[in-house]
Amino acid sequence: MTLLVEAQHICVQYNDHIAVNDVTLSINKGEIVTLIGPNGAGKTTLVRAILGLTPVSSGLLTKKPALSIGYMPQKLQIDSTLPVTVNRFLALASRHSSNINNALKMVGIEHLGQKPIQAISGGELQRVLLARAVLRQPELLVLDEPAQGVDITGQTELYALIKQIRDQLGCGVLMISHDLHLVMAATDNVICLNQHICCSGHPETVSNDPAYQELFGQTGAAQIAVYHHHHNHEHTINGEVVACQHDAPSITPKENS
Ligand SMILES: Nc1ncnc2c1ncn2[C@@H]1O[C@H](COP(=O)(O)OP(=O)(O)OP(=O)(O)O)[C@@H](O)[C@H]1O
Repeated sequence: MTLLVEAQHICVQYNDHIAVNDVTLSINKGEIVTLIGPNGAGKTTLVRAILGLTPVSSGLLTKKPALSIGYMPQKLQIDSTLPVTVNRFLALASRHSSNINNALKMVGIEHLGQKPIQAISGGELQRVLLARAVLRQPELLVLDEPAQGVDITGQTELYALIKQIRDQLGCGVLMISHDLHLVMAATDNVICLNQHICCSGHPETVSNDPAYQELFGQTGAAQIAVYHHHHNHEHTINGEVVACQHDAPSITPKENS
């Protein structure tokens, strides 16, 4: 097993706000790790820290030497006054047309190469962004809410596609998602983040856990962006953990949760 990324007790702070607190995780080659958590939980911050875009305040973050990373951001601003085809858009990231053709084929949209990017659907745009992330056949694929704005059928297909790309490239995948029920089938390890890691585990263990089913499975909470779940602790406004009497741990509690 090749270790791609290892974070040990990392914290990320914006001025006096601790966005990511004492997070320890690892991502191996061929493994899909999914970060879930409520809005503002620090998921994007953690991903940006792993990408080296946001500095880590403390802790140790190590990456495989010369690790190649493909990144699919949560949002992309495209200037509507500058019409650009899908091929041209991808050419901004790679000059090699064979890479572009392979990437378009890999994500199943080779027919869209000549289409103006402003004229494609939301689901197609997500695939274009995914194609851009896989252009250079990265060792690690980082996807920030890849199924955002995609309808439910499209989401299932997109997660299946991500799994297929992992199999094809043999890369590791770190993904942020709110689509818990859909992501379950397409992930090896789920990490529930709320500044710190509240719970984590293999999706099968997690999804068979009655507490998990009660929290996420039956309510359709997975389909909405903001969800609630119970912890054996609460957070202060600064993210500090305070004890709480009434809640049982939800998934696999960490020692410090
Ligand atoms: N550049 C920044 N400067 C100051 N605070 C920031 C910055 N970026 C994020 N934050 C704050 O850090 C916290 C975590 O934000 P982050 O975007 O990482 O959360 P998230 O889990 O990705 O949220 P969402 O699900 O809404 O995308 C939030 O309180 C946010 O306001």
